[in-house]
Amino acid sequence: MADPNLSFLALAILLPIFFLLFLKLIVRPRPIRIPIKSRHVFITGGSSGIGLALARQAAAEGARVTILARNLEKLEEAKASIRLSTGIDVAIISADVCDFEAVKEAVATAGPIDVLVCNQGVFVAQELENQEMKEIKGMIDVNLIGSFNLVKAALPGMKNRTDRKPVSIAFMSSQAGQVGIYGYTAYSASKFGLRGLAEALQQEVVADNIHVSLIFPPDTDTPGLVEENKRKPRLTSIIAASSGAMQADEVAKKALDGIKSGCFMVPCNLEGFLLSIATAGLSPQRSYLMAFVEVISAGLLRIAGLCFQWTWYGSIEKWHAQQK
Ligand SMILES: NC(=O)C1=CN([C@@H]2O[C@H](COP(=O)(O)OP(=O)(O)OC[C@H]3O[C@@H](n4cnc5c(N)ncnc54)[C@H](OP(=O)(O)O)[C@@H]3O)[C@@H](O)[C@H]2O)C=CC1
Ligand SMILES: CCCCCCCCCCCCCCCC(=O)[C@@H](N)CO
Repeated sequence: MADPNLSFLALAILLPIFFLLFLKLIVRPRPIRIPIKSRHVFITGGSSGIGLALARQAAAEGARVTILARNLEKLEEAKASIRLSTGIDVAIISADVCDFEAVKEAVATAGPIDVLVCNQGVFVAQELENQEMKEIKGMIDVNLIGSFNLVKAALPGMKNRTDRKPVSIAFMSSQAGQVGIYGYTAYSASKFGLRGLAEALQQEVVADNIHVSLIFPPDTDTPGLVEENKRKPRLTSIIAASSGAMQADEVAKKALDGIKSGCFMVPCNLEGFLLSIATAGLSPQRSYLMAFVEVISAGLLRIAGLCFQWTWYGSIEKWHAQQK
């Protein structure tokens, strides 16, 4: 008779291996690499913050870069600063993503796109009760509808490209697009919307060798954040501080690496990594190793999530008690 200890050991080793093999067999879509060297990377909101950092890094890696934003002066400044640090010229286009005709024209001018990064975004943190409908609609319009406009305008050209190489459509979400945060009703709704768009779109374009990425940064040091901080509810800052703050360059690096490796969900820091596993849901997963981690840690991370909610609701209670 076999030693029961040995059989147990064999089982403990074999089971995970079989499970990994099973996952390797079934994860879809299949893993992919998306080269950016000598390819056209089109970045909206590329005149400031994360978009500008992305444009600089993509240019430094040998991509042909176009940046789009509304303000022409800021675009010129961005172009000059990229030239100064890399010696490379990027193309600039002034357009409002909310204007579909203008977006179509911009895409036509820019030429066939290999990597579309919908990074433009506006954010004003405020309790829903105190926020004007104009501001709410503004966030949904720029962050969500603007991204629809971009995809609708760029997709025909991306599908009809002559080389069949893999191409990418990426959306700049936020950790506030993975979990609702006090003060971000409109902003979170706009960013959660991007997730629905991205998940459905990936199924629609996979046959065209088009790959979708969703990027989830925490608070990032950008001109936009400086502006946001001027009138942010105290509780928004307290809860958002659960995830560390990052530099635009660090976020851009994570984003670009995520896009190049075709990741669907792209976290940017450790908290973001945990958050992505905790909110994996039915999102596509190309990596069998990540799928393994997701399955194994699901229960534990739910407990961690509940603990975060416990501290957040604790802060909210405390804050209300102090207001009295
Ligand atoms: N900074 C942060 O803490 C975080 C940011 N994010 C997301 O990252 C993205 C970039 O943020 P960040 O770098 O901080 O933003 P910034 O405010 O620094 O820059 C925003 C960029 O978007 C452009 N933009 C804004 N509205 C429009 C529009 N209607 N049409 C075209 N372009 C537009 C701006 O140019 P112009 O005004 O000239 O049009 C600018 O280039 C956003 O989607 C944001 O939600 C996610 C998590 C954290
Ligand atoms: C189970 C494990 C959980 C891990 C920790 C979760 C921490 C969540 C913190 C969310 C922070 C949201 C910041 C949004 C930043 C942003 O988008 C604004 N600056 C506007 O641009």
